[in-house]
Parts: sequence; C-alpha cells; structure tokens
Amino acid sequence: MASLEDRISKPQNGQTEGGAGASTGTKIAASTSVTGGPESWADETSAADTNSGPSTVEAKAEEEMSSLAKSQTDGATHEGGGASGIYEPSYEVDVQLSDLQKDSGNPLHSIKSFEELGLDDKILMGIYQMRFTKPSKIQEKALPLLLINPPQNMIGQSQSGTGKTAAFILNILARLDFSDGMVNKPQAMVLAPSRELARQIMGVCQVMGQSLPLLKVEASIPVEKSERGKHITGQVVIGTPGTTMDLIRRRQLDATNIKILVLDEADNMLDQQGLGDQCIRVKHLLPRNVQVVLFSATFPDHVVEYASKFAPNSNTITLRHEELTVDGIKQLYLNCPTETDKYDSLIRLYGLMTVGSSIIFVRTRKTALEIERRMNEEGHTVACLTGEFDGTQRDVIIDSFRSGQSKVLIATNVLARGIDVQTVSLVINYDLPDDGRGNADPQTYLHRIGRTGRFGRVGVSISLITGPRSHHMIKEISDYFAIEMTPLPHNDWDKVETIIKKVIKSTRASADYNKAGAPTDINM
Ligand SMILES: Nc1ncnc2c1ncn2[C@@H]1O[C@H](COP(=O)(O)OP(=O)(O)OP(=O)(O)O)[C@@H](O)[C@H]1O
Repeated sequence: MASLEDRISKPQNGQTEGGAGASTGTKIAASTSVTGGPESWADETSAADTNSGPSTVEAKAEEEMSSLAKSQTDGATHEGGGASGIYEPSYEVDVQLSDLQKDSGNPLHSIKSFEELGLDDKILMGIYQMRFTKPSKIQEKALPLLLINPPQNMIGQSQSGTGKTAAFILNILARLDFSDGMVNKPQAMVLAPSRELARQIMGVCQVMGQSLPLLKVEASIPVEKSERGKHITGQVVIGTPGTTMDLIRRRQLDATNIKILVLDEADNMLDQQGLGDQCIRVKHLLPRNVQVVLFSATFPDHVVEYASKFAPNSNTITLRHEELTVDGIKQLYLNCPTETDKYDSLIRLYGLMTVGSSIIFVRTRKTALEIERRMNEEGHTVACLTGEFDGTQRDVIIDSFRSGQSKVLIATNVLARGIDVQTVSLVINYDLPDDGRGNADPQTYLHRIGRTGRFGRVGVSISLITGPRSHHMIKEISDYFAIEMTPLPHNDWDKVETIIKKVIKSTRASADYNKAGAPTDINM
C-alpha cells in the first residue's frame, strides 16, 4: 500500500484539490457485513426475508452477530489493541496539504501519542483525566496539522464517534492566551447545529481544560429572559449560530480577538438555508485571519466546494462514501407490511430498547409526540425531544437521558448529529430520513445510526420499512454507502430478540471494561 506521503498530492494555485468527493485515500480494512442480495430489493412485495427464507436469514444474521460481538469483546480486552485500549475503528483517511512549500517543518508526521504534540502539561493532564491513552486516527492526523504555526485552516472528516471533538478542542486549548490583557476576551468560537450538541462540546472542553485554572468556557445558546443581556467573557464560546450572531451584534460578545472558528457538523451548518446564512454572517464579524476548522463525518459533494471557500487553503482529511459506515454498528431492517405493523413492531422492540439506552428517530414533531403519548399510555416509559420544546425543557430531557434516568428517547433529526451517549446500544429509524423531496437522506441516516457504536463500541440500528417508498429509500442508502443491510425475520420475535441481544450484550461487556480504563460519558 502506498505510504501516506505517497498519497499526498500538491494542490494547484494554493487551493486544496477535491474534497470529500475527490478523496483518493486507500482503505486499510473496512468490512461491513453483507447479507441478502440485490434481488432482495427487486420489488416491495418480495421482501428480503421472504426471498431468502427465514432460516437462512436468521442463520446469517446470527453468525454475523456472534463474529461482531466477538471482535468487540476481543478488541475491548486486548491490551494496546486500539486507541485507549478500545477496539480501533478500522479505516484510513486521505490527507491533502494546502501548500507543501510552506511546510518546512514537515507537519505531516502522524503522531502516535498525545505527548508528541508538545502540548502544555496542564492540557496533557486533561487528556489523562478524560482517560485517553492513545490518539484515534483522526486525532493522529489532524492534531499536528491543526497545531502548526502559523495556523492553517482545516476540513476534517472521519466517521461518527471517532473523536473529532477532542481534536478541535485540543487545538483551541493549546492556542488560548491567559495573559492579563486577554484572559477575559473571547478567543475561540465553536458553532454547532443544536443546543444539545453545543452543551456537550462545552462539557468536553471543560473536562479537557480542567487543569487550566483560568479557563472559562461559555455558551451562546438561547437563555432564559433573566440571563439575557450578560456579556461573554469566556475565552471559549460554544453555541448555535443564530444566538452567537445576535450576541456579537448586540456587543455582548466581543469578537475582535477570536482567532479560531470551528464549525462542528460543518456540512449541515453550511448546507442548511438558515444555518448556512448565519454561519457566513458570523464569520464576517470575525477577524479576517481566523483559523477556520470544519469537522464532520459527512461532506456530501454539493457542500465540498462551498466548504473550501468558507475555509480557503485548508489542509483536508477526507474519507470516501464507502468508508463512512462504522464497522461496529450492525445495520438491520425490519419489513413491516402496514403502518399498524410498524407501530406494533416498535412496541415489541421495547424490551430490547431498555437493555441499554435507545433513540427512536421519527420524521416530524407530530409523530414524535403521538408515539410518545401512545407508548406512555400503554405503560412504556419513553421521553421525547424535539425542537418544539423550550431550552430548559430540552436540557432536562437530554440530561436525564445522558444520566440513564430515562432510557428510551423519541427524537426528530434535532438529535441526529453529534450526540455522544455511550450507553446507546440501539437506534431505531421509525421513519427513514428523507431530503424533503421524497429521496433518502444518506448523510442523516449515517449520523442517526452513529449515535450508537461510539469509539469502537458496538451497536444496532433497525430501520422499519413500510411500503415501496421506504424500500426504495433503504436501497438508496445502502447503494450510497456500498453496503447491504441485514433483514430481520418479521415472523419470529424470539429470533429477533436473540439476534439483537447478542450485539447489545457485547456493548455492555465493553461498558464494564470502560469502568476500568476507558473514557466515560461527560455528564453536565
Ligand atoms: N483518544 C481517545 N481515546 C479514547 N476515547 C476517545 C478518544 N477520543 C475520543 N474518545 C471518545 O470517543 C467518543 C466519541 O467522540 P466524539 O463525540 O468526539 O466523536 P465524533 O467523531 O465527534 O462523532 P460524531 O461524528 O458523531 O459527532 C467520546 O465519548 C470521546 O470521549
């Protein structure tokens, strides 16, 4: 295989070549389990489980489950088997430098330990307090490039749950100036698409920076009336773009010393009509030489060009479509002939949902509330989080889910991205994500299922399929990522239970291991 250096191509005219869609990196080992065949999709009435015959499907699914479970258990107990001793996600990234000439110190070494980065001891302490012992692949590649001086822009892509947050937070912590004149000045800004994600990133920053006595991290998310009008004096500001823009305009946030702008879930931030607009406006309110850092698991082709305009001359780290799915997430689907069957199947799955924690994704707020009402009425404890609730309610709901007090959460796409709750072992797509024009939305699918299988853990996603449209959509998704999903037998619930439990149990085994050495959730 070509060495990383061999695969670097020098961009022309100071611009980076390609982007997510043009990546040429070589995949080392990405294996997504395959069952069924293209004929499974031939028509809606010949559902895959009927085609293959339940016994074959079950046997294959079971076989895959045990090998998946085994790989996780092995990985989790393997000394030095991966980052921080956890199963190392197997994927390779493609790195392209913005300008090799500038690169006299050859920054393209890939660090193998956090100690090599030359970080302040207090920051290293934070890493140890997070119980990170070894950088993940994206951290290995991105950190040396992020930390180079003078600072350079970055567009970084890696699979869900692989540690992008720590990469951009470490860069921020390393660049803060705590001298007398600067200590109360905002210097770094992180924008995220939801308040839940912004609060989560704040938590990571606070934990990683806990040994920096003067560090102050502040939120720029909608607050209660009584709190409005406050001035931001934290060196790090983390929030949603609309509120951040308002704070700058109202002069409650002095942006003149901001030297780093991070967009987490950058494709979503730049793509969406509202957010994209707001992010551009925020950027215009910042100094011109700000270091722009864009991170996401997905950069669909239509935002790649725009992303490189937003972060010109970036070093880029990219993955190909086929490398985006996380090996540890077992992707299943269940054929439900009617809408009634779909709801009934959800109820049947409830017992499995509470083995760990679960998220049920639906398309609309109305469906979320309706399912919550019905399930609660039938004696199943579920919570619901949508953009309809006010900030305080949302905080209570997500905090209760994080702490394990509530174990099943029904959500719209507001929670599809970034949320890191390691106990989530099951994600259910009650409705498949669509693009509003009747087509599947593979990026949102990937982010949704990425709420499980965090950092080498295993998890299960189940998509409930009803009717030709959703059959077509799941095919679009599996084609996009070049995977085939495993059908569950819809007529044998004992089997379904056995299949899913096998994976979920192995997740719990790794969670037990975590108590001894791997990181735990950040609770805020
Ligand atoms: N080097 C490391 N060693 C051990 N655990 C790590 C390391 N880096 C990150 N983690 C843990 O991995 C989990 C996932 O990290 P993070 O939320 O940053 O993923 P992400 O790549 O941003 O995912 P997403 O694309 O879904 O937003 C977190 O719980 C984090 O604490």
